Amino acid sequence: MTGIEYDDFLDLEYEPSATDLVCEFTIDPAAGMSTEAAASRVASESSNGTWAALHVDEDELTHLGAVACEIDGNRIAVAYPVGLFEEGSMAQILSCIAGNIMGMKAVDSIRLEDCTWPASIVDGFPGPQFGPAVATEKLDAGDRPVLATVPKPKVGLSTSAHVGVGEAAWRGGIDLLKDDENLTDQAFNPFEDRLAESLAARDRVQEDVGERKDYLVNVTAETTEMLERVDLVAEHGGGFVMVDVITCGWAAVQSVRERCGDHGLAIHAHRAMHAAFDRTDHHGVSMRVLAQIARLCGVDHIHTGTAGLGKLENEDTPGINAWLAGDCHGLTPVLPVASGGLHPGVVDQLIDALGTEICIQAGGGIHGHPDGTHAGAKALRQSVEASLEGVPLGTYAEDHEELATALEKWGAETPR
Ligand SMILES: O=C(O)[C@H](O)COP(=O)(O)O
Ligand SMILES: [Mg+2]
Repeated sequence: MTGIEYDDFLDLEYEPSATDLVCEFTIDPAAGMSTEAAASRVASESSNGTWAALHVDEDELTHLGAVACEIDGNRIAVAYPVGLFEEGSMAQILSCIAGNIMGMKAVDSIRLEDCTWPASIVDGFPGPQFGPAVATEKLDAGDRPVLATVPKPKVGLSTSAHVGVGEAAWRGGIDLLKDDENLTDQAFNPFEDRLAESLAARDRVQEDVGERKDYLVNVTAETTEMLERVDLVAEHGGGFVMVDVITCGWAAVQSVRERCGDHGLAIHAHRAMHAAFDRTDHHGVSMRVLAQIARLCGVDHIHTGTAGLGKLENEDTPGINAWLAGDCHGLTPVLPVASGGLHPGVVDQLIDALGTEICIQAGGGIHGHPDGTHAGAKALRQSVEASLEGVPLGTYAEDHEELATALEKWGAETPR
């Protein structure tokens, strides 16, 4: 017989092996509990331990205990042996590293901050098909940021009105029409009608303007239904789907990725509900980790915030984007999407903060232009051109009237 107790899960001398998954947490131990005691409970509950000491037949046991191997103030590192995990199942990984421990009494709060993913786990996941290469493989954006827009109001527009907004935006210089996160298949704008009419409009615009355009249609639904919608996108000749990855769940995202792989469709990941996990700095799961998970599961784009220049709270956008662009055992990078309260007057600051390998998405910042969507789209494209040429927006606006009107309306203000 062998014993399993909390002490078995703490070893500050332990050096993680190359195959371990190492997770960093910020923890706030419960009153009267040392950080060491809380850390060992985190490692125990998230791997193979429980609250009681156990006695198990050694011959019947594979040793899969995690090790709390580093403590630095309230920041701890836990190393998980790869055998703990089922290959290619993000749901199972999260049931370990972000499961019961999120609610255990041994900690008043706990936040999963960062993961170092070993090849032994990454190899079980497909990663993205295209990532930033959508700019040239599916669109004609070249080296500039990819530009997207979401019609507003976010729901309620009829199919023809929604398509009309998209057409005006494409003609004004936007690459991608995007559905909003809560537009799926409602009576006022049914999925299949919207899909067919939008892609027909896309084809007309492409023909007229000589630039490839596409449509991020929101396929989010129950998984079987979602896969049928993915098939419909392929049948109608679309190049992308959009998925609300947090609300529909990672197992569903994995299914969508597989089906999109069959069709060569890129996946635009909207992160609605992420803030339920990442908004506070002491509890939950960081956006950094959510973005890592999204890359492993294989999305091509994901919203990562606006470096403080938009309407939503967000954590370290440049740091997350750098991770999405960096090496991860050969996975294709992900194109980060800056979205939420952006308008032409902040594009120069946005590109300064995040570089050009991004997608810039503006809804209100295009359709709220005093001269309408077409002018708003032109203004956004002009602000990108000015920023890439290193010309101050005000100077560029002297002979670009749409940009001038946008600057008059919004200046360089960040909305709230
Ligand atoms: O889905 C999104 O990204 C938001 O709806 C962005 O809209 P906004 O540009 O109007 O803030
Ligand atoms: Mg939205």
